[in-house]
Amino acid sequence: MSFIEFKKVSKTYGDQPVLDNINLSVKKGEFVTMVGASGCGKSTFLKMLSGQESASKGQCLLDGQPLTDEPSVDRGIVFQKYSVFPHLSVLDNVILGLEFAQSKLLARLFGKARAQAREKAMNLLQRVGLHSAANKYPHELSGGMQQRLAIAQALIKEPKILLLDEPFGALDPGIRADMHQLILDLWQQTGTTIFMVTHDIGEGFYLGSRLLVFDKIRHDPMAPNAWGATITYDLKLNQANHGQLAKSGDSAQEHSLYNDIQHSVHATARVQDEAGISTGIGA
Ligand SMILES: Nc1ncnc2c1ncn2[C@@H]1O[C@H](COP(=O)(O)OP(=O)(O)OP(=O)(O)O)[C@@H](O)[C@H]1O
Repeated sequence: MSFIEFKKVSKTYGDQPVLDNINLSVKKGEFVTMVGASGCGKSTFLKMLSGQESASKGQCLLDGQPLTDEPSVDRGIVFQKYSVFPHLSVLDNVILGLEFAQSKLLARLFGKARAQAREKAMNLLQRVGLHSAANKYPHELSGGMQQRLAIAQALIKEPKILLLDEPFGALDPGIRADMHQLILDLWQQTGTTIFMVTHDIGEGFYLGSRLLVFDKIRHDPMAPNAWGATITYDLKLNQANHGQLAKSGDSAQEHSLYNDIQHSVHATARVQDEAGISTGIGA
């Protein structure tokens, strides 16, 4: 049985179709990266996975059961902009992840449970390279450090699925490279299933074990929102070369696919730009 399955899923907001006929089956432990022009529904797809949005048609299943719209420790989420609490120290931000998970009413742990949570949080901070900043506050951290903190906060709940919505989009290139290594290490150590949206196709090729492209296959220049997007490429990626890949992918075939995807995504972005819909896609 698939771990996650989308069967003929469509999503509309009011009368605007956003996603159309999504069929997908994902196994435990895959690292799924997702690219596509702005507005093609990547975040909406993540929101369906997180339970924040439900499908308008079709079925979204986790372990064979419909995905619930209740907040769940099964799923940890990290956004592009830092989703940490400014008034809590680094350590308390991570502990809070556990407090929400374990003590739903009070969101507070006491005594032995808190001591255990503290130890677990310190271990995780060590793994993301933030242990020496445990007593600092978010405003004292760089952007990369804040994203490390957001990842630690999501991972402390040991989620079955980690959802990353452009987590490195706001970071400088050098820091991004560090974060790539970190997320690959954590993925390999934890075996968590990861879904990550990125605007950078090269990043999608580099990090993913599988790459999905969301794109509109039909356009009406007079009614740019008339059609939803679907998955136009679903690629299993060669993982042997993590750490060596450049934007072009690791083989002639991936290089050619990279170019095709870039071409089609940019074409969609152009149509939308011409229709006055803002887009943004990295090369
Ligand atoms: N809650 C909502 N209500 C109405 N429309 C929405 C809502 N959320 C998203 N949309 C619309 O759905 C479409 C897809 O949005 P979504 O954010 O999923 O796209 P995206 O591919 O993630 O874009 P980006 O790359 O710019 O983040 C957009 O046209 C957006 O305006």
